[in-house]
Amino acid sequence: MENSPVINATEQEEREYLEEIKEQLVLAVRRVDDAVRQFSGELRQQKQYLHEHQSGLDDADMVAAEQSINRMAYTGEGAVARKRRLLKLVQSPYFGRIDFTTLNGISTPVYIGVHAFAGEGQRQNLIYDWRAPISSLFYDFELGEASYASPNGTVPGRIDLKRQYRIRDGRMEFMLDSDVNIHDDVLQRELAKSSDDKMKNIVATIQRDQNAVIRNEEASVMVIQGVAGSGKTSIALHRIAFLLYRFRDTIAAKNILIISPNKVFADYISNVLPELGEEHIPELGMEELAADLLQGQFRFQTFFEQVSALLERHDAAFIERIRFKSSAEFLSQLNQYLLHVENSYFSVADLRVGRTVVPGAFIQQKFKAYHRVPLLKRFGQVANDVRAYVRDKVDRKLTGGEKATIGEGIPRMFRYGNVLDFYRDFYRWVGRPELLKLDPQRPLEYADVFALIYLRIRMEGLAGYDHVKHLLVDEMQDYTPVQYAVLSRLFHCRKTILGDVSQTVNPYSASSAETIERVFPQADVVKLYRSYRSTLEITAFAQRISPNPNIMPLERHGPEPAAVRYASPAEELQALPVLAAAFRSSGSHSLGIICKTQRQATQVHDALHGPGVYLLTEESTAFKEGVVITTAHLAKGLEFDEVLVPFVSARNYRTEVDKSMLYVACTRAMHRLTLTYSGEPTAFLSV
Ligand SMILES: Nc1ncnc2c1ncn2[C@@H]1O[C@H](COP(=O)(O)OP(=O)(O)OP(=O)(O)O)[C@@H](O)[C@H]1O
Repeated sequence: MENSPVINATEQEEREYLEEIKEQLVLAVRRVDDAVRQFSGELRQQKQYLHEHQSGLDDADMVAAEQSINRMAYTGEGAVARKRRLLKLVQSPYFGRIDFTTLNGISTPVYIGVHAFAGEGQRQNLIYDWRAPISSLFYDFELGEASYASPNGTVPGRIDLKRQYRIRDGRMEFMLDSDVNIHDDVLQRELAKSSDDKMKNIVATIQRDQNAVIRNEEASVMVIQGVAGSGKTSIALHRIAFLLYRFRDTIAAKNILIISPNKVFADYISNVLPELGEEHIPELGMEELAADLLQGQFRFQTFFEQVSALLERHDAAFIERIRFKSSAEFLSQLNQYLLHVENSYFSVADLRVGRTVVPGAFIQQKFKAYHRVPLLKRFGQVANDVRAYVRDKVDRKLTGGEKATIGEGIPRMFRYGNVLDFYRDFYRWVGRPELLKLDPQRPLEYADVFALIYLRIRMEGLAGYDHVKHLLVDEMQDYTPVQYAVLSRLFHCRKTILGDVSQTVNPYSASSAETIERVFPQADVVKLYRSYRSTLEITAFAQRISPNPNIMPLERHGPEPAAVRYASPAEELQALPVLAAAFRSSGSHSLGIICKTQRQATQVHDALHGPGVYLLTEESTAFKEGVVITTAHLAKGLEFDEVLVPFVSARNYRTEVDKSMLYVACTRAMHRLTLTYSGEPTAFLSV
């Protein structure tokens, strides 16, 4: 292969090139503006015409005119979206470049940005979308031999130059040629920055193993089990952006659904896809899904309430109920029970309708014939057949009374008529009636909610969510096998499921990748051990609470985490404003004060409240910068420049649930971590 002269070799040339590109982008914005102006003018004229000639137009004319207006509005919307993308590019047109020479010697510099851009009348892209096939070279290879998968097959070649840029507000802050070490320098700079009130995109520094997950097109179920701060959520969102690009003809933003743990988290991640030029993605909490599926027939405890109850008091029977209902065995017992119901609960007898006797054998045969129909839905169909049978015998239409005899007689042959009765019966059948606590005065326990929904789906059937073409489940460790079985029956689409079993807020109901694999045996499981969020010191500290020998923290240093002792709880509370003031003068953006319980969070809030101090509760809907007081449960998935964990005394952090909370709290810190206590420190901190 011959070496062709390098285009824009020097920094000076790159700066001039950047100006050229910006000019072309500005020109493109102007063209869109002209087009939009023209559209809106035409749209106005059309509407006016329609208004003035309404009476003289026939139906066909009206439909045609409306269609034409819709088409124009649609094109107009497209233009507005294009303008938005162009304006983003003017600020930061690209972040990377590779010069790739194919085997036949054709060499092109490939500039990579968040969107593609082709100048007026040019066939070649001036900027390639980071999701384009050729852009994968940037993430997957260093200098030297390389290849990428194009729609026409693998394209081999050589990378002669790989360059990274940081361009903000249209200005180049730096450019770097990388020869050996992939992105490390730029990655370090990115990670050392202050946190934001919203999660940001990581397109410029996606790592190779992350890229493989993002671009995986084959997996029907992808399970990502990654340590705290390994970029699971970021990757999952970039994966969605990739799939929206790759399958743009068949999947739109409205066809994706994110199951998220709470509204604050949903708000926190809400910017990533719009930043990548995609629309906002629908999001739903598990409880909202449950309410929808139970059609408002039951009041039920939320997951947050279940965890709060576990934190407030140790109730062995409550724990036992949760543990049982969170096991894979529970799901298989429910399945066995359903078989048992099918085989043993239909006591068929001859049915007398007036003078006609319908033989039990006939009814039984029909009941079996509809084995594909959910149990409780079969009666209607069997009753229809029985009516036809009787009609044939008597050779006339049936009276209302006869119809009613059949309609009521068939279901009566079945042991129970509603799902709750079966659910109660299940516990008797497994010989553990004490594991169901149904009290009409109290909401249904959270551990029962999805089990009941599962039975309902199996016995009554439910319409699936067929418009959803990709389901994303975050914090997978918090959902049980029964919940996954429900998701699997509701959503027939591809799925990305991610989480970290070490970050469960309820160790009695945690699911690991292996548990989830039992429900989705076809799943591709990826494990990520590199951790990006926290400094080495913070990661090492958190490892003392919950060790994972496989974790690989990124080499980034900061102050050693401190556990500060106070003489009394009152003194500890008084110290918090001082610690908060130190944060304010540090230049950091966010301080998370992460407590074990909501009650403690409220107590801290009372001691600290003032401007820039926010209390997050289960009802909160937005994440804010500043001093945020919350619980570990609600802080899951979030991150802060600095984290303060108060009350880490031996009395406050004792149980397995407490330990999980402490681990989650500490792993939220990016740059600095401080803990405070009075009395004895918790044993979870001892080395
Ligand atoms: N390739 C990357 N380049 C830059 N930053 C990254 C990269 N990967 C992850 N990060 C950063 O690491 C932090 C953690 O990412 P993220 O929240 O997605 O991880 P997570 O695995 O979901 O964490 P957790 O389970 O602890 O909530 C974020 O600040 C994210 O921007």
